[in-house]
Amino acid sequence: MNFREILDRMRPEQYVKPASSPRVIVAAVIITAGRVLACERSSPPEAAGRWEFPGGKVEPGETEQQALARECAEELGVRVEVGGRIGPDVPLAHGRAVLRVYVADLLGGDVPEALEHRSLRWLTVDQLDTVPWLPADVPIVAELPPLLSS
Ligand SMILES: Nc1nc2c([nH]c(=O)n2[C@H]2C[C@H](O)[C@@H](COP(=O)(O)OP(=O)(O)OP(=O)(O)O)O2)c(=O)[nH]1
Repeated sequence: MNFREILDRMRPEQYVKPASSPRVIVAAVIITAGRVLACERSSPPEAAGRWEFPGGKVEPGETEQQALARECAEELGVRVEVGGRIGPDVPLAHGRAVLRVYVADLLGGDVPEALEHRSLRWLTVDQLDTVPWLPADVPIVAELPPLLSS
């Protein structure tokens, strides 16, 4: 049997390499007293000075909620309870990653500190447009006004 005949006998799933699923980046919308926590990136250079929500990559073996709690501890030194999703899945890096955002509540009166960011700000609904968000965050920010006004 030649190579062509072998290929002809195989089902597509046996020879078409499946597209790897996108890497999930989780991030947290933390709201306190009508203000949302925004974080200024310090790196890499092309993202420094842009603003985002705290979070990062989900590591193998972690749930998205566990990853978000870990990232909030590492980046802000706080404990959080992760709640529901907000906004759409936003494609990143030409579809190789996806940004997925959750609402999170601070636990035990913990106060966020900029352990990895250049600075933090608590923004009111009227201040949402006063910082340069990372592009992927724009559709998430668009969902915030009802949450900040209520
Ligand atoms: N954390 C976070 N990352 C975002 C947001 N919006 C957005 O485009 N990103 C991008 C920036 C980065 O390319 C990527 C997250 O990478 P990261 O460097 O923060 O993740 P990480 O903490 O797991 O990093 P590392 O351990 O690999 O250094 O997602 C956002 O709101 N929060």
